[in-house]
Amino acid sequence: MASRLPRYRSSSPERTLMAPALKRKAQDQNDPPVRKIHKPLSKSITSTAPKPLTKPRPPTLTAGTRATQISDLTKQLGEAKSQAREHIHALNLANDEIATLKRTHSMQVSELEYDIRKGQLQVEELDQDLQLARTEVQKLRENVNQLTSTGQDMQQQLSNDAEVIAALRAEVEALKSEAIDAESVRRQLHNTIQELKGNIRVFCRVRPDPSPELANVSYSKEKRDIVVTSTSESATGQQRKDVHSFTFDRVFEPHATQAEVFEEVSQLAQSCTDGYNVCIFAYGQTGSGKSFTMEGGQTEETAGMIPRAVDQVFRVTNDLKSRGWEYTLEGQFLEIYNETINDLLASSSSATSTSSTSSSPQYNIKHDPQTRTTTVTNLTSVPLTSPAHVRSLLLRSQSRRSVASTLMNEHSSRSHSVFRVKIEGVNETNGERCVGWLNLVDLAGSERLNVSFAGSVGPGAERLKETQNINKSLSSLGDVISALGEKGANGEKHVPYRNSKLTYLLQYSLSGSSKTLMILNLSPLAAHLNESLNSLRFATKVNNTTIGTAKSSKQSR
Ligand SMILES: Nc1ncnc2c1ncn2[C@@H]1O[C@H](COP(=O)(O)OP(=O)(O)OP(=O)(O)O)[C@@H](O)[C@H]1O
Repeated sequence: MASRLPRYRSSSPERTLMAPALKRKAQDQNDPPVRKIHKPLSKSITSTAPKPLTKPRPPTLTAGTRATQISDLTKQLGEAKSQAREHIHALNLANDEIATLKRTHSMQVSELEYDIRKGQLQVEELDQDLQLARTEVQKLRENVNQLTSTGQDMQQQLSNDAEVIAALRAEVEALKSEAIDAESVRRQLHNTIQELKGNIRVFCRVRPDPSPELANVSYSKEKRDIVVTSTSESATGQQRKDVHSFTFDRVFEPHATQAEVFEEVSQLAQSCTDGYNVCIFAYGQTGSGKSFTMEGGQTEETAGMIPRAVDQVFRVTNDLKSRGWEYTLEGQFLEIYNETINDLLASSSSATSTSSTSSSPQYNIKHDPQTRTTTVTNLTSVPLTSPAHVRSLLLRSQSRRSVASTLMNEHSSRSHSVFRVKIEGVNETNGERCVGWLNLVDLAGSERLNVSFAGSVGPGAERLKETQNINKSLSSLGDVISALGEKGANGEKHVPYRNSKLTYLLQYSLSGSSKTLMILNLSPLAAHLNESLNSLRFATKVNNTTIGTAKSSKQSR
């Protein structure tokens, strides 16, 4: 019995030190310490209860027996006392245990109350959150309702807009068709104006020069006349003033800009997109500004007629897309040096005439009278994609040009350069087609033999040959233009196109179906006066020529 009690003693401290969590765990396992303790305690108390004292025997016993009995009883009493003490001790221990358990229990109750309060607070918070969420949901519902109503309004608006768009589309289609008709009328009117202006026109442009030794040149207010005054000696030795007056379609004074010149040229560039062949020449003595006029400088301001005309062709063909036209542009660039053709767009490995071998490509001019088109065999033809592309081609070809020095201009070009653009258009809307050629020609210098020729042997002989060829082709050009002008209505007069490569190449761009512009470039220097007068006379001869009515290559399907 006594061996059971220490078990309680040893377990009690463990229980009082146990963490609340562990205590709860113990409760969860349905093993409350109180019950555990009560059971063994009651058992222990019951099992250790004092046995009832035996009833004293009657006093008939002997003294010895009595003494023995007394001794036994004393012994029993001692044992009973000892048992009672043990019971009292056990009861004390049990009381202590109960007090400890009561404290533990009270702590557990407090903890549980705390947890309950905490739980209640959480429930309150959750209630508030729920309330807020309900309000939010309510607002969202209202928003959804508003959006649904806006969406319905928008749908209505869209269907209204779709009707307006359909009406506008129909209007655009009608306007497009009107524009196509208007474009045909514009083309007719444009070409009537060009015909009225004359299919051969001559502009005169005088180069600026800061030198004080300038020739005596004056200009009319109407910008059409140029008057050159020279002095000469009469047969009697007297100084005489000769006044030479020339009239052209337009005269540009030295301060005229590239843009001002192009303003007048642009009308012709426009004609190419309408299916006409156009030829623009720069004519003049070496150093008079031909290359500047045709090619110009690298800036927007100084860009010459070639890049400006090409820009315009791209602009016009692009604008015409809205009227049903689709154009393709192709470019060729060649030079005629000493009556031989060089391909300026050929790959660098291809040889030019100056270093020609038997394997060099042969450039022969072929005409097709049926379609009135001219082709040059083996000549490179490049599809032109943009104005920038054309400028890069011009730069590339410039380095290939035959350049040699002469007395008059150290880096003078000694060849005619011809930049040709084929402009082919198709209008799928009305079935019209057209092909026009734009020929932009920078002629070689027109100076006379005795001025630029340095000697008759070595390099001088080479220069002499160049100058002879240049002058031959330039006079052939004059002859062709004169013959065209003299040609009667029935066209019997022979036109000597074959006399030079240049005129043969440009045969279909100079005759009846073409428009020609010659820009005469003049040097204002007194030293160049005689050359200037020669150029002015040549240009006047060209200006007085009238070529028959131009015909567009336009065809209908
Ligand atoms: N209108 C102008 N404004 C400014 N500079 C010009 C003008 N015309 C010509 N020049 C300048 O005069 C010089 C000679 O001009 P350019 O080379 O164009 O002459 P060219 O007639 O083509 O000569 P060549 O027959 O030798 O080719 C160049 O330096 C050029 O820049």
